Amino acid sequence: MAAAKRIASSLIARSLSTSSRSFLLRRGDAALGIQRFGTAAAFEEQPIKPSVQINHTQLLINGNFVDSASGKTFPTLDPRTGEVIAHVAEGDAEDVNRAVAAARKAFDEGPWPRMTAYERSRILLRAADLIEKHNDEISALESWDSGKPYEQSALAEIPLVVRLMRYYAGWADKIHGLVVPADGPHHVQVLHEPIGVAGQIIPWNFPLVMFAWKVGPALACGNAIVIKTAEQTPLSALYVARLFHEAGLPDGVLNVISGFGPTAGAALASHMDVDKLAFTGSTATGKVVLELAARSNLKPVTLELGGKSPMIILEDADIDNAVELAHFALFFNQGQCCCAGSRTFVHERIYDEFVEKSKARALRRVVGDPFRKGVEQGPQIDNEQFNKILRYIKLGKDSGASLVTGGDRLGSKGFYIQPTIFSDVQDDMVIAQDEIFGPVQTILKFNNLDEVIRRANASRYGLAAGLFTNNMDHANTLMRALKVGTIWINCFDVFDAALPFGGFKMSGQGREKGIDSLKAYLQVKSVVTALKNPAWL
Ligand SMILES: NC(=O)c1ccc[n+]([C@@H]2O[C@H](COP(=O)([O-])OP(=O)(O)OC[C@H]3O[C@@H](n4cnc5c(N)ncnc54)[C@H](O)[C@@H]3O)[C@@H](O)[C@H]2O)c1
Repeated sequence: MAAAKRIASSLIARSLSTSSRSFLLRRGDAALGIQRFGTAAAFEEQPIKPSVQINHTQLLINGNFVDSASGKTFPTLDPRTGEVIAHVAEGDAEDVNRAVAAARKAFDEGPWPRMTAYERSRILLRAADLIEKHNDEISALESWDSGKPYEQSALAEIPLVVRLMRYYAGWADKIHGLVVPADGPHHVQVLHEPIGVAGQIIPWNFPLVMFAWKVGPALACGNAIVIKTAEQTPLSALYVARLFHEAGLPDGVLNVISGFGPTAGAALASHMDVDKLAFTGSTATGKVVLELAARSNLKPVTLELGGKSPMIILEDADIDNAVELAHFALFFNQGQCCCAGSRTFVHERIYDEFVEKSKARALRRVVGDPFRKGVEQGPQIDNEQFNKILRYIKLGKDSGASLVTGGDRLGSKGFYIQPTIFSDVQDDMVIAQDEIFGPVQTILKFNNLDEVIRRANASRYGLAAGLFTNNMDHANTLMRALKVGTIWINCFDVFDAALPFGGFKMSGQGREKGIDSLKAYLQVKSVVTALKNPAWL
């Protein structure tokens, strides 16, 4: 367990630590009951039954679990098999109306924005404690619904959620405005007030982490919320939202709608009584919700969208460590990361060795049932993503890139895909431009710093980048030249609660986490009071 803990925290919260991550490679596979992709002769597994009960499948409106107004439900599926886990209430426009009305009332008349900031902080702290206490059940729901390894949920993602809630609990009583000096006889105050009812729409790749990034800062500022979860992963947010109520959150402050984008999501984005919209998802949908917000009441919108992030390996790199880091940067979470290092740029001097070693690492990748100990990669989220990834793999083959390893599905059941690598990838190939959102690494060759800066920036996206080098001068040049919202140097996927995260260009607008996220949930009000006498008598 200690070793598993080490690997999971290094996976997401720390910089590269090859020694901790490679513990999987030192243990006997048979003892762990695991299959490596490169050695799995037949990939057929009886799915392990998760040890959790599904208690919440209804919508959460005004503190109560309720059926959808239409009475409709939709199935949420197990990515390991494609079979139904549970039928979940399907919210649509009418349910969004009910939820927004509850949030409106909670904000306009309820105790939440009026209680002291310290009291709000204590409720968030209690919620964090409860999430921590129920880590096992929440992680089981998260992995069952999304297909991500249970160890990743339990040892990395749910702890990140807890940490983030505590971070924002710490902010609740430190949010304040300013008194500024005025030219005339005026007392000038700048007040920071909660923005009101926040509409939030989240994706399926990190269901609860995305929930936390949105709910934490909004609650710390005293807002009320209607959040729409992704249709692929509705379960964990319902469980956790109940814990917030157990922690003392007043009814109506946090409403959770399960349902589909064009119905429930669009209703939320275009609702006249929603004061702010926060969206995470694809760039294409980001454009849609921005338009809906503009056409309705011009609510301010923050957008966290897609990416095609460069992972740049300079020639001075220790190749073994670079291979491990680049592997992690792409394959983590089945390759379903907005910030995945999905364009691996490698200096030509070390290129061939890097490709060979990357292939060996991909062949050692442990793919299998996410509930099996030691598994690094589970199935993709659903049939649609599975087919989309296989289409991109075919496009890669057809476009003349060299298929180094993988290139097909794994097994005959569920949505497992072989860890796949293409080398000799050119910038104009579709696989080097589009977000594949799957376990497909594309390796490109470069010759010098100016060239790699130009090519790395030649993307419609600008979410993140990784660098691997010991040369400080080169690192300094690159960190300033790359047009991205986050740069990880000799590490990747470090998601500290205090770090603002967001994109340049078509990767989004605004930032989440850190202080920046608070700004998106506050209104700024200037108050000028005439003084009988000049200021500062
Ligand atoms: N930048 C980030 O922080 C970040 C984080 C995670 C994921 N992402 C991005 O999310 C994408 C993957 O997620 P996805 O496939 O769920 O994206 P998606 O855009 O299909 O869906 C995201 C959410 O939007 C909803 N939605 C869909 N159509 C809608 C509409 N017409 N109106 C309102 N809501 C609608 C969906 O139901 C879902 O809840 C990737 O592009 C990934 O890069 C970005």
